[in-house]
Amino acid sequence: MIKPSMLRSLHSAVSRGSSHLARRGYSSESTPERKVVVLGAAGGIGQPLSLLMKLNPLVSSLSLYDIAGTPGVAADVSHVNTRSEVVGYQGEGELGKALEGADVVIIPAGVPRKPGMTRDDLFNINAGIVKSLCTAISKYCPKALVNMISNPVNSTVPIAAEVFKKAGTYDEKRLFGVTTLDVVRAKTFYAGKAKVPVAEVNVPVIGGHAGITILPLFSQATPQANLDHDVIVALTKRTQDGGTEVVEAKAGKGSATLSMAYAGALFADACLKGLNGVPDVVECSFVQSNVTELPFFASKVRLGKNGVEEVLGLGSLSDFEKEGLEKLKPELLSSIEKGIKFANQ
Ligand SMILES: NC(=O)c1ccc[n+]([C@@H]2O[C@H](COP(=O)([O-])OP(=O)(O)OC[C@H]3O[C@@H](n4cnc5c(N)ncnc54)[C@H](O)[C@@H]3O)[C@@H](O)[C@H]2O)c1
Ligand SMILES: O=C(O)C[C@H](O)C(=O)O
Repeated sequence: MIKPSMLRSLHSAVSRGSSHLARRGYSSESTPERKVVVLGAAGGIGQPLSLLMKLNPLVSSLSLYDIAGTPGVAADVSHVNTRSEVVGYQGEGELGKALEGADVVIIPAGVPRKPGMTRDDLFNINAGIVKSLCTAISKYCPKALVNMISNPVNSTVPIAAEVFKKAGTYDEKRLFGVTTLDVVRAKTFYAGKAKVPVAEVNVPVIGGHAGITILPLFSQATPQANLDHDVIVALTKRTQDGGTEVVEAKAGKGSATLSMAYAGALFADACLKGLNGVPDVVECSFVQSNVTELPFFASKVRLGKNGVEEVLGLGSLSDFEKEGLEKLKPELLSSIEKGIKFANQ
């Protein structure tokens, strides 16, 4: 049963968002108009993500698109008494209208894993979905920031880049693979072992978003804690296998949806803050990069009015992390190349 105290906390979370804006020199009335589109809005991630974006006072227009089910999701979410206007769009015929004028497009469209599958096993279905959605983005909102959630992210981001290049609309500053869930997990797991308040924890996660390509840098974690090497090894493995932990626990009913919706909402909020000129917005993301020899790589990124303002370096790594970095490169490169090849077929 929902208690009045729960509703009061949710309402105060939304109000805290508004007072945070006020501290930054905005009022929700003077905050710029921002249209956010969710592609795959009726799915396991799409629905809670749509709700979280409806709670974000930086959003003025929320466009919810899916191949089916969006009228119901949009009607439901639209009753929440926050700033944004919500419109649902269903089926390919409405995709253009859904995308027009978008500032940020979030893509959680596609199939999730079942136990025993790798993220790469999703390639055959999701690559085509991402390719067609990105073709529409290049036509209807080529300037939007694209937040790619659909797996395998290590390949879907390169696919998106190739589609945009072919359409002549590619801007590397505007394309992001969402790896925030890896950071969210690393923070949670580290706080538990280090016995520090989770809200104060920061842990960069670099590389990509699959298995060993996910490399949390616990040597840079703050607040610092003197954890034994075997604890760091176990924390690293748990972060790398976090998605599988959820897939197995859901036992055939999909992969992370709620924690992913939270992570996706955090990352989209960071993009919106960057667009609005809020200084020093830094998040990890899988972007076009020259911090290593790989063409795409996740690392800390400073967000600004045009998307990526600066791809930050990796900082100093422990020997264990240096080893992890070298090990991940061949797998990450092969996933990137697979995406590029698919897009150019
Ligand atoms: N990046 C990450 O950290 C992360 C985390 C969790 C899940 N994921 C990935 O996100 C994706 C979605 O997961 P989910 O659990 O929400 O799956 P889901 O099956 O519950 O939802 C996917 C939604 O996409 C929709 N869809 C399919 N084709 C579409 C198209 N052409 N256009 C628009 N919508 C379309 C479906 O109708 C469905 O509503 C999966 O690929 C999953 O692996 C990524
Ligand atoms: O693990 C998955 O398949 C989904 C997602 O990439 C995750 O990290 O939870």
